[in-house]
Amino acid sequence: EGALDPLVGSAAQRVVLSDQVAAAKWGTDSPIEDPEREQQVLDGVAADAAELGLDPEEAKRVFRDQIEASKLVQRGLHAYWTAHPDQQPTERPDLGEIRPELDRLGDEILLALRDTDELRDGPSCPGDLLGAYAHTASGLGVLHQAGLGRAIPSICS
Ligand SMILES: C=C(O[C@@H]1C=C(C(=O)O)C=C[C@H]1O)C(=O)O
Repeated sequence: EGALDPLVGSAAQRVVLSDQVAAAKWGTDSPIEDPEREQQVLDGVAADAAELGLDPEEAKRVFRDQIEASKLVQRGLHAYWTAHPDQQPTERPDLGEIRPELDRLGDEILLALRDTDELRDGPSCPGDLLGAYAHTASGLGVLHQAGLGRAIPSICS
């Protein structure tokens, strides 16, 4: 296992959990993009990053990408369900129960950022990142592969 595999693995779990977010919002008035919630996520990240000794701006950059990745997956699924009504979800998960899971994965991502702080600054980072992406994405479907690709560009600093 490469040094960036845990970080990329947690990012992949967050991408996959976006399916539940998409299902929670499907057929409701809740928009895919919720700027107020995004700001709460980023404020929390900045505070936790500072406590962990990470650069809060760098951590926020990484999480802006996690958020864009989640919206990419949600938009992809909503478009797919519009085009294929027989594939629409039949149950609606509760967003209030999914967001704490997103927060838990966010904590994992922050700890993994802390654990890889020096490596992410070094010359091996892009190669390690590509390796971690390849290992992790091989188990995912194409939409989640695209989401994970959107989640990782800020990881090397
Ligand atoms: C995941 C959600 O959808 C979007 C993505 C967010 C995220 O990735 O944290 C936050 C708010 C929304 O713009 C959500 O509403 O919780």
